[in-house]
Amino acid sequence: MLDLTGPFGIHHLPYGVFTYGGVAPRVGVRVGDAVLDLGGAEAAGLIDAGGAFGQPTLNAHLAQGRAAWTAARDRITTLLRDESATLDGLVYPLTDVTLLLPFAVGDYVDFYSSEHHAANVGALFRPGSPPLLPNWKHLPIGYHGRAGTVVVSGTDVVRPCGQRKAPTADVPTYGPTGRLDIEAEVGFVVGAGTALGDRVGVADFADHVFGVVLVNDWSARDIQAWEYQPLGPFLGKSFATSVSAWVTPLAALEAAWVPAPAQDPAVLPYLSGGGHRGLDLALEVEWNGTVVSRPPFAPMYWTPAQQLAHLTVNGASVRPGDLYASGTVSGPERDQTGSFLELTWGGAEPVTVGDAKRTFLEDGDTVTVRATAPGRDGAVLALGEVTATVLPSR
Ligand SMILES: O=C(O)/C=C/C(=O)CC(=O)CC(=O)O
Ligand SMILES: [Ca+2]
Ligand SMILES: [Mg+2]
Repeated sequence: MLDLTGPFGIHHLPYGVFTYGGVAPRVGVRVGDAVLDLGGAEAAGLIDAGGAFGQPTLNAHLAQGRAAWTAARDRITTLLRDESATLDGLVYPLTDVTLLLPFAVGDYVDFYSSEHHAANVGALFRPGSPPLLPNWKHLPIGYHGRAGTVVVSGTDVVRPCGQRKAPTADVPTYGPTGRLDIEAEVGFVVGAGTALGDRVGVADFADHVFGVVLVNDWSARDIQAWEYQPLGPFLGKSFATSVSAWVTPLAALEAAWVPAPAQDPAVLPYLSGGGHRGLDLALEVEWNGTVVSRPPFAPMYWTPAQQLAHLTVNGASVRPGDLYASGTVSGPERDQTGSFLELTWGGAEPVTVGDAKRTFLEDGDTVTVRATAPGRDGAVLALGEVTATVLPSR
C-alpha cells in the first residue's frame, strides 16, 4: 500500500493533520495516496517527537526547531524504508481520512513579490502612473492579513459582501462582490520563533522556516479597489485565505533551489547575501476543470529569505505557526498570471473555461492550485493542492 516513489514518495513526506473514524486529530505524513499516522506511531513507541505528533496541530513540532525536524524526517524515512512491517494498522488510504488545517496560524503576512504581478496590478489599479511604486525594488512590500480566516483546502468560500464604488459612480453601494478573484501563492510556515527585538538574517532562513504550503488569497477586486488607499488591503482580502492540507518540509526541496533574479538597484545590506535563491516551483491554476494558467515561482523578485529578514528587521518576533505568503505568483506571459484580474486584464478580455467565457468567479466555481518541484535524484514532487468552491453570498 505504501508507494515510496512518485510525487508523494520517500523524497517528499509532507506533514498534515487528520482524523479517521472518530479518532482525535493527530499529525500524519503523506506517502503516495495514503497517510501514515505519526501520532499512532509515536504512541506505539516507533518514533519519539516528545509527544508532538499526537497533537491536533503541527505547532508543537514546529516549535522544536531544525534539529528535531531533521531527526523526525530521518526516523520516518527509516521506518518506511526498513521497518515498514511495524507500520501495520498505522496507514490509512487518503480517501478514508479527513484532512484538517495543519497548523494553528499565528500571524499571517502576505507579500507582493512578483514584479510581473505588481506591474500588472499597478497598470490596472493606477492607470497613468508608473506601474511600480518607488519603494517596490527597495523592500519586499507586504501587509498583515487575517490569520483567523485561513482555511484548509476543500473548505467552501462564501462570496463576500461589502462596499464597492464604480469609477463612474458618485457614492458606494453595498452588496456581493462582482469581481471575486483568486491569487495563486506559495506560503512559508514558520517553525522556530524569535524573541521580541531580535532579527532573522537572510542566512538564517532555514533555521526558522519549516516548510511550504500552497495558498489561494481570495480577493474581492471591487471591494479592494475602493478601500485600499491609503492603508492597503482590508476586507477585500480578509474573508478567506485557503492553504493546502500538506506542508512540504524545506528539507524536501533541497533540489528545487535556483539562483534568484539579479536585483537592481542593489538592496540594503540586511536584505543581501545568504545565497540569494528562489524555488523552482511550477504552479498550475485549474478553473472548473480547465487549466487556465501556469505561473512559475522561480522568477519571483524577492526571495523567501529576504521576506523573513524584512518581516523581522524592526524586531518584530515570529512564532511557530506564523504564515507568510509570497504574493501572487505571475510570470511574464498572460497565461502565467496568478490572478484572474491579470488573466482577463481587469475583466476586459474573457478566457475560455470549459464551454464558457469567463472573467471573475461565479457561484459554484471551483478553483484548484497545484505545483510541482524538483526533488532529489530526479524525483518530481507534487505539493499538496489547494482547492475550494465558491458559495453564494449570505
Ligand atoms: O494595490 C496594489 O498594488 C495591489 C495589492 C494587492 O493585490 C495585494 C496582494 O495581495 C499582493 C499579492 O498577492 O501579490
Ligand atoms: Ca495576495
Ligand atoms: Mg486573503
